[in-house]
Amino acid sequence: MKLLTAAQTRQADAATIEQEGISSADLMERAAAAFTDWFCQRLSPAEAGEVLVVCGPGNNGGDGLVAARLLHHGGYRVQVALLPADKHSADFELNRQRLPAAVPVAEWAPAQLPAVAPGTVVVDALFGTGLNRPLTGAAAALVAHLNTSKARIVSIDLPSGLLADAPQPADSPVVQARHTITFELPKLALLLPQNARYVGRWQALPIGLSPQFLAEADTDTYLIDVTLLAGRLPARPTFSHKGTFGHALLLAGSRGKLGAAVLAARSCLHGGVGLLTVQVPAVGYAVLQTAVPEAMCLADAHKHELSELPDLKPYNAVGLGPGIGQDDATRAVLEELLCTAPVPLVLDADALNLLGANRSLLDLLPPDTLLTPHPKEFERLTEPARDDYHRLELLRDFARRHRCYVLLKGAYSCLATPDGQRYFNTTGNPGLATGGTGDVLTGLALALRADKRLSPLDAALLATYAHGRAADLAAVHTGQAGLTAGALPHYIGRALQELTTEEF
Ligand SMILES: NC(=O)C1=CN([C@@H]2O[C@H](COP(=O)(O)OP(=O)(O)OC[C@H]3O[C@@H](n4cnc5c(N)ncnc54)[C@H](O)[C@@H]3O)[C@@H](O)[C@H]2O)[C@@H](O)CC1
Ligand SMILES: Nc1ncnc2c1ncn2[C@@H]1O[C@H](COP(=O)(O)OP(=O)(O)O)[C@@H](O)[C@H]1O
Ligand SMILES: [K+]
Repeated sequence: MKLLTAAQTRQADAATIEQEGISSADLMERAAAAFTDWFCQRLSPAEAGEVLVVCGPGNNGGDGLVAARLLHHGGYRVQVALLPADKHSADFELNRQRLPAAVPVAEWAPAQLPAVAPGTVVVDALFGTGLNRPLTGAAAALVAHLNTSKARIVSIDLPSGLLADAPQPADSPVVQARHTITFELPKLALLLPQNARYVGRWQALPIGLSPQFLAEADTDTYLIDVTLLAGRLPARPTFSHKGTFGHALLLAGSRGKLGAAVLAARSCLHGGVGLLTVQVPAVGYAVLQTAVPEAMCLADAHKHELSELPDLKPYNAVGLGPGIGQDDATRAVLEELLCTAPVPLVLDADALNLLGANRSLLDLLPPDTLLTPHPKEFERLTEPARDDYHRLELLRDFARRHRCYVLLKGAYSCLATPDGQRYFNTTGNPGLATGGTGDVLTGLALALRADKRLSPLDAALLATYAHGRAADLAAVHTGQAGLTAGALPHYIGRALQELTTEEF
């Protein structure tokens, strides 16, 4: 699925209106009805109590007026507060007239803002994608007033004050919503950690925007979802053998961190690799042979750290990083790997920290290498980011400059590609915020990178999505708090199976 800018969202609205031969008010009715349906499913009139719909002067305010009418007809106790304004959009005016007389309406001037009773449900329809600068004046005062109340706030389309796809001054006023209900596709702002305190939980409701426009829209930013992944993971052929799916080499572990090697190895196997060889420091040999009997094991000459690279000829992909530490001997292994690697690479954890501490090695990165940093590791590779938008710029620049794939991990992990595209992941949950889950991702990415049938992009997209999906499947049984990295590999097979395409 594509992610659209605010400007493209407006074009999508216009294209839908034109192609369907409907009016803009009809589309507004559709959007507000989708919002109202969501609302009614969550809260009955008795549970909602007083519903205060706060409307701005544009079409976001128009959505609010339609929602107020529909909620009133649904038996909710509704009142409407209007932001004082000189000008209103045509669809705002139309829906102001359509509002039943029984719904109380008042202008809320900044000088005398009425108190909002605790527990009131506020529908925030002040501003949406039309916002083009930070809020000031009466709008800013109203937002601050709502935020200091103990109301439960639900925002339509965007928390008012938040720009859809650009940063804004840190202190500019933005509504702090519990829920944000947006239309058709999420906006970039909803995916960024710095906006979480405004957005709350978000959901995108379909409103039937023009499929033709969405298919043709020019974008470099995508969501990794089942639609995007359709057809990318071929089924395992009936007459396949272990050679069909590649032989992976995992270089992992150091004294005290052999668990990382075990987790990544198990995950690689559950990811469907044909053969797996794991090289660990000598101290880990018995551990690996016992914990992961399916893998072949090489004992490094060094007891506690990795210090040597085996012959790489047998392997279709090499993974380096989980639990390796940053010893000089291990840095030398990384350097030799970068200089000689005839095979695809997956680099994670301390392999990334070693790269960050030895920046000249970055010039040796073979094209199409996959790097999987979390934000701190990414900062060590680049520079401290001013904000999440700047970090995304750094990410895109880094992937372009080094011709590699970089997966910036977190909620909504973002994969940047050598040609400047960005893919945000939609799976996963906070249960993943626990030690070792990144090692599981490395193992899975290694398995898919070793599969010669997959392109570097497809391997990275599938690994990212399936890792999060495995966590979602696991959390059904374990709950989020009970999710451990060790449990995750058991769900990878099912996550991949869901994505597998049988050819017809
Ligand atoms: N037919 C359509 O175009 C549809 C639009 N929809 C709704 O319409 C919204 C977009 O509507 P609009 O484009 O009217 O924009 P908004 O309602 O988001 O903003 C309205 C007005 O605010 C003004 N404005 C911008 N920044 C401001 C600031 N900092 N302080 C004060 N005023 C400011 C703008 O000049 C604009 O006229 C979407 O977010 C969505 O909620 C939905 O109803 C779906 C259909
Ligand atoms: N709140 C969250 N929601 C979704 N995914 C998350 C969340 N927190 C962490 N993750 C995922 O969990 C993994 C953590 O990786 P990492 O930080 O390397 O952990 P570790 O080093 O302990 O293995 C990443 O894939 C990341 O995207
Ligand atoms: K809003």
